[in-house]
Formats: sequence, C-alpha cells, structure tokens
Amino acid sequence: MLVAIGTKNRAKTAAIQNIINSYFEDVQYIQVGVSSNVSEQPFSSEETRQGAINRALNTLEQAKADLNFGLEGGVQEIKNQMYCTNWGAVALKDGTVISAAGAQFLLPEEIAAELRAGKELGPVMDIYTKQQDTRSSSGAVGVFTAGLIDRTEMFEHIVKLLIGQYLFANRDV
Ligand SMILES: O=P(O)(O)OP(=O)(O)OP(=O)(O)OC[C@H]1O[C@@H](n2cnc3c(O)ncnc32)[C@H](O)[C@@H]1O
Ligand SMILES: [Mg+2]
Repeated sequence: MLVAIGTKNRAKTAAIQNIINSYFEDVQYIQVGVSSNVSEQPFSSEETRQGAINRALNTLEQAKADLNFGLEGGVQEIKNQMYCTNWGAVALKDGTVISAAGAQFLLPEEIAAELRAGKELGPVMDIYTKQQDTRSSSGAVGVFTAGLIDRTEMFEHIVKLLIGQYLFANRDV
C-alpha cells in the first residue's frame, strides 16, 4: 500500500506513520509539500477543516497514493477565547474524502493577542518558548499542557479517526 503525506512537518509525519504502521503491513510512504489553499494561519474551524481537505486532495493529485493525508492546524474564537483547533482528511484514489476533527485547547490571552494582531502561531510559539521550530516537535499543545500531550499524539488521534472511518466504510458486510 502506498501512503502519501501532504506535509514535511515532522510532528505530523510521525503521527501518520505511527498509526498506519500499527494497522497495516507492507506500507511505502511518499512525502509531498502541498498547499492548503487557505490562510497561513486559519482563523476558524471551517477554514482549518478546508485546509486539511485541500491538502489531502492536492496530495492525491501529486502522489496518487492509496491513502493521501492532509493535516491542518488553526485557531478559532468562541466568546473571546481563542482555541487551537485541528483537522485531518484522507483522500482515496477515487476522490472520496474522509475528514475528522481533533483536539481543541485554549491558548493563553497573551498568545491570542499576538494572533489577533496578525501573527502566526508557529513564530509566536518560538518567541514564547525561546526555542526553534516548536511546531515540528511538542507544538503549542505540548507547551500549554505541561508536556502531557505533544503535537504528534494530538494528530495521532485524528489519523486514528480517519483510518477507523476508512476501515468502517470498507468493512465486509
Ligand atoms: O508544514 P506544515 O504542514 O504547514 O505544518 P505547520 O506546522 O505550518 O502547521 P499548519 O500549517 O497546519 O498550522 C497553521 C499555523 O499554525 C501554526 N501552528 C499550528 N499548530 C501549532 C502548534 O501546535 N505549535 C506551533 N504552531 C502551530 C503553524 O506554525 C502555522 O503558522
Ligand atoms: Mg503551515
């Protein structure tokens, strides 16, 4: 089976490979850099979902794999509180798209204020943590859950939902 991953981000890539490897054998991976065709910093659950779906479809177009994954992070505000929101999608060879949402967690007000001013979460987190490329390791979720859940584990849950829905749709009835 060929599995295509529509990102070069390590945290997302590990999530896809960890879950796929525990449910399938003889898997080959191909990694492609694709556009999400939404803002660099999606600002609603709907836009984040669309980013994940666009990435999955763009990955399918480039790689034509059996499973083509797109994972997207964004934020949304509910009653002046800003949540990091996460979505995933898998496109099948025939163009079918399965999507699922994952964890949403509250961002501290000082981070939210930076994003409202037009900055992106990735660079804002690097300044906040004084580390580089947090988006490829623990992620904002790792930082703001005291390390209890890192970005890979968060996306693993989404990939599991996607694979589970795929298996359900293809079950023997
Ligand atoms: O290479 P890609 O696949 O684009 O991975 P990314 O880390 O940029 O992730 P997204 O495009 O899905 O996320 C949209 C924006 O939100 C940022 N972001 C999302 N989740 C984050 C997290 O957990 N930690 C740090 N930045 C995050 C990210 O850096 C982008 O600015
Ligand atoms: Mg990005």
